[in-house]
Amino acid sequence: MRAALFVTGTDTGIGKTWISAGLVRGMRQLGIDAVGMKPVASGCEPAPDGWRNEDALALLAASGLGVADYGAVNPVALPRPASPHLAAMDHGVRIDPALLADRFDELRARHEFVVVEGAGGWSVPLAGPSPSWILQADLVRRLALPALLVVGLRLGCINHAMLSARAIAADGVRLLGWVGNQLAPDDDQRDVLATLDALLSTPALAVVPHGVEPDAELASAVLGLV
Ligand SMILES: Nc1ncnc2c1ncn2[C@@H]1O[C@H](COP(=O)(O)OP(=O)(O)OP(=O)(O)O)[C@@H](O)[C@H]1O
Ligand SMILES: C[C@H](N)[C@H](N)CCCCCC(=O)O
Ligand SMILES: [Mg+2]
Repeated sequence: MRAALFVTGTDTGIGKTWISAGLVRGMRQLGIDAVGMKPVASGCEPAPDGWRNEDALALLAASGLGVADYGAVNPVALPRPASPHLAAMDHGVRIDPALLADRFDELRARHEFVVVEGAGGWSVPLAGPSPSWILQADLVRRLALPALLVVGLRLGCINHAMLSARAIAADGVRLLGWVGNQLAPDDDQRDVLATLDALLSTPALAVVPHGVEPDAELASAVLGLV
């Protein structure tokens, strides 16, 4: 198999890395050579070999790759923890979707499955305003990826999930389904989950409890849809 998907979420800090890294590990447990990719990381620390982002490092570890492959997993690493277009401007660069697409193609050529983690939520800008805006959705379309929506189960997530699902559809991207991610321990969200199930037109692929890593079961469910 040679496939890929884009992991987006209802917001920043709601578990995209938790789910993406778990998916990569789950697929690898199933014998698939899966790797993670964080095309654009804003919020990096300096290291001897360049800027390093903790999401990218988590994906690198889940993928069984070493530091030599850091740049393949995270081609654009920006210091400021901000919207990518602002972090890039601060750093004196403009994010180039063509470069990201080349890096993605290289990774996909070398591995069976690429789990691509987005930055922030769905409608984040990558570049702009001048000479034009480039949104994350433009990159997802260019890479022809289906999306998986991580819903961070906290107050406000019903609205965020509905808006995200609508925006993904309006942007012409196929939404495979969504994953509920329990951000807080001992938080009974059954009625919220039932509401999401009723309102979202795509299937719930899993509900990941707090402290539990997604595993081969979620990986199988996702693989059945791509
Ligand atoms: N199911 C979970 N159980 C325990 N901790 C979790 C779970 N999901 C997420 N977390 C923790 O919540 C925090 C935010 O999660 P994560 O970094 O995956 O969010 P994100 O959506 O990837 O954020 P960003 O927008 O910065 O990429 C992290 O500290 C992570 O370890
Ligand atoms: C810094 C953070 N952890 C993410 N990498 C980027 C989040 C961008 C959010 C932009 C926004 O929607 O306002
Ligand atoms: Mg992340």
